[in-house]
Amino acid sequence: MAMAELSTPKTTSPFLNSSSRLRLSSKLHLSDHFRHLLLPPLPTTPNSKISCSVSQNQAPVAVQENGLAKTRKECYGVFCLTYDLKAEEQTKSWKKLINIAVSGAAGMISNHLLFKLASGAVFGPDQPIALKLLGSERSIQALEGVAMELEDSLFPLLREVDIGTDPYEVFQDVEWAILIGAKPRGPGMERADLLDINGQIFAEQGKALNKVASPDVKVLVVGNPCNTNALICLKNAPNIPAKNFHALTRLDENRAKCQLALKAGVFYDKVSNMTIWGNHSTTQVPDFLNARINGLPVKEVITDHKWLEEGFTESVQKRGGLLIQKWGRSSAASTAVSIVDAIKSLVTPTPEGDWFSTGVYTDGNPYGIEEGLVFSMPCRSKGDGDYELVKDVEIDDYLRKRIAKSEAELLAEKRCVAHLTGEGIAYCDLGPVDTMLPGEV
Ligand SMILES: NC(=O)C1=CN([C@@H]2O[C@H](COP(=O)(O)OP(=O)(O)OC[C@H]3O[C@@H](n4cnc5c(N)ncnc54)[C@H](OP(=O)(O)O)[C@@H]3O)[C@@H](O)[C@H]2O)C=CC1
Ligand SMILES: O=C([O-])CC(=O)C(=O)O
Repeated sequence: MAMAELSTPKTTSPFLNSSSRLRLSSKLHLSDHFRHLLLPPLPTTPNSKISCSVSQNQAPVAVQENGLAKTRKECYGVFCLTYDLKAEEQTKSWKKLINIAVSGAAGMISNHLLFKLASGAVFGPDQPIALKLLGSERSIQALEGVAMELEDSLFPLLREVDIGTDPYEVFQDVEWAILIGAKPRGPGMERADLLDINGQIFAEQGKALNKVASPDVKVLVVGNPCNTNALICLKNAPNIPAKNFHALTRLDENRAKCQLALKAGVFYDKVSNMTIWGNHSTTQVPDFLNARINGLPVKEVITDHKWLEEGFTESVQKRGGLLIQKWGRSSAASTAVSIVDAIKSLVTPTPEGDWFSTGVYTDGNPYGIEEGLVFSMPCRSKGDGDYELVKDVEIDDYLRKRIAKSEAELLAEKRCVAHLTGEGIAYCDLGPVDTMLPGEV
């Protein structure tokens, strides 16, 4: 299908029937889904564009410059309009637009996350964003629905929404990539099969990021098993610093803070310095040795040390599973909140003396964790999107033994995906017990 250029808006409101302004390129292979929506192309002339000017009390006014519609390929509905940002800059001091890719964008977690991103809750009230939503043939209709809801939400900071099924197009120039889409483990499916199926997804997306994303893109892998998926992704993206890849363990940190607050009878903002060590699985180690409540070591505030070692630890490790039993599906809203927290921790300076947990590449770590893994550790940030490992956290025998177990599990996962990381022939010897996702218990 040739590029379909649809109507040239001439109205004072941009909020027309979105389908009338849908533009698609043949590269997206979406023609079957959208052909019924397309209208005949308007006459255009070379070197012209559509733009839209906005004043504070007036809806954006579509204007056409020299008669040619924009050439951006996957934009959705109202987001296909180009706004005259210069006019707005007179009244608003907005930062330069950033491009954010989200995969699995039609899924449950994304349904919460996208609206937080668009509201400014993540990158701030002066940061305009473009959302690049990656879906598949199976989800493209749903993705269109998501884009419609984003349109109808009238978020001032949301300047573009593009949807597509090809990561090489969707990831073009993105500065952030939040990779959520992954196949859920079904009944009877071997863990090794899940690693392989999802690994293929993350290998492909790593290659695409490597080729077309901003060279300093920050990548947050959420889709499970997220540590090993992040490892696969970074190994397939050699042009992007390995340090830029994260596996989401912030949900585990938040869960741990909540449990400690509950036991201590304090509000959860009093809990700090919470490390999750290791894998986002039931071998993860929530570190009560170094965490603090009201600035005091947890063990001084909670004297029931048996509970800390057993009850607390297990409740965090198995929280995802318990939630599935109650809710019937895996955590979506709280996961989205934890993604917000994880990104905010990278774009705002870490409070003095505190840290946060994120799954990062282990090369150069001071804790003796085997290199070449993605492992959750304590980090601090200056707020520039980058981070440093916290280097002086105490590890006692209790922690060391448990951290080693999570490390062994990640090494076993790594052996299973060697064919996807360019490290030889895969050999899978995963035990059934030590390789559970939080949601599988
Ligand atoms: N790290 C963490 O803390 C947490 C991680 N998770 C993980 O996040 C991921 C997404 O969760 P959630 O949004 O609730 O899941 P959903 O099932 O709602 O959405 C997942 C999306 O994954 C995509 N997907 C990719 N490949 C496949 C496939 N082969 N089969 C089916 N779907 C596929 C689908 O989108 P499309 O068709 O567009 O590709 C689907 O929309 C899961 O892997 C889950 O385990 C969940 C909670 C916490
Ligand atoms: O296993 C899942 O999909 C859910 C999960 O990660 C969690 O709740 O921590």
